[in-house]
Amino acid sequence: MSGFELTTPEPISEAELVFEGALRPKSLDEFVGQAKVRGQLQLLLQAAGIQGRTADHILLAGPPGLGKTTLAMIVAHESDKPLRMSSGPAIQHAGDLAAVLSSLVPGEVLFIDEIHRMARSAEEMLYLAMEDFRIDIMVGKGAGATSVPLDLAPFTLVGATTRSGMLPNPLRDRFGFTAHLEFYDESELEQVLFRAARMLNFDIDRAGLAEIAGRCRGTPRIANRLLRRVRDYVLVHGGAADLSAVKAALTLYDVDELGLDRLDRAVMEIMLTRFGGGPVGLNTLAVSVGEEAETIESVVEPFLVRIGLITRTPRGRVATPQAFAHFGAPNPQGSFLPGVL
Ligand SMILES: Nc1ncnc2c1ncn2[C@@H]1O[C@H](COP(=O)(O)OP(=O)(O)OP(=O)(O)O)[C@@H](O)[C@H]1O
Repeated sequence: MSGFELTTPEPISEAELVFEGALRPKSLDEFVGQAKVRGQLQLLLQAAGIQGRTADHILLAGPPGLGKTTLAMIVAHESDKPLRMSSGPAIQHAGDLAAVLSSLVPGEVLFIDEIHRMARSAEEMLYLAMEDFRIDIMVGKGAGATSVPLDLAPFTLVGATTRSGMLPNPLRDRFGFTAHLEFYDESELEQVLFRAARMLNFDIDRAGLAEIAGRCRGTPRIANRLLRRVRDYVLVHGGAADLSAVKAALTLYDVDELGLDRLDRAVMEIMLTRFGGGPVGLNTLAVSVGEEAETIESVVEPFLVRIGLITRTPRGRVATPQAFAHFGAPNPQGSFLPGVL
């Protein structure tokens, strides 16, 4: 397995999904970090509980692996209601959505992951469903077609997206609350890791946990994955699970001190060498590294911006002086930020 796969924020195997399931916090109290979002969700769920109604629809936005699915499960758990899971790519026709919506029980929480990838016709059906708990079903074809209204049980929609900018306004406006999930800071990631190590019965010291926390791209899913690789390393090589074991394991898997993976490094190297630090347009960058523009925009770029290696300007992406320093590349603009100053 390469460092790229290790630090990719998406789940990479069936086994990992099972492992993730076991580690998922079950309640808002157990959920580490995202203090603001937790407080906002708590209020929303409590108010709905007091009034005995279903909670407003919730949109969870942010890069992969930060806990959107976990939060959807928590919403259902805290409301004491069942959870139905679906995803945008699985809803390619309005009929797919109608089948799901018409079988919901009162109060059910419907989670639609990657909601920005749902078919347009289904999206339009969802507007009415979210607002009035009703859909119109078309019966027949051509001139004889009629629309038959169908009442739905009240439900709470939890939508998740890595690209909230791609959601049409009418859909975005129908969510009562949008939570923007942020990358986690190192002390929060240490708590995530501490909890996971305890659940795995893995006796690793604090310095080791802190090192993993600094190399996991601010992402709990990656933190848990790196922890498993360190556990493998100690299992095979023996000795204590400490800082030096963590460093050796992560060096073996090619995860650098900043947690950059192969794709991050490819993007940075192209920006620094071929484009002299930029500005470079998103599509040019994507073509240069042979990746989808969507992956660069929703996975690579947010992290590189967050750790201060690139900035976004109206003219394109620009490498910062820290980026030149980190990669040891000569900066053609001296200490100035091209395109910014
Ligand atoms: N705040 C948290 N506290 C503890 N563990 C967390 C937290 N957030 C996420 N995790 C863990 O990280 C893993 C990934 O979380 P989750 O699947 O919810 O992410 P996601 O944002 O839905 O990602 P994707 O959009 O790629 O599905 C899970 O194993 C979960 O247990």
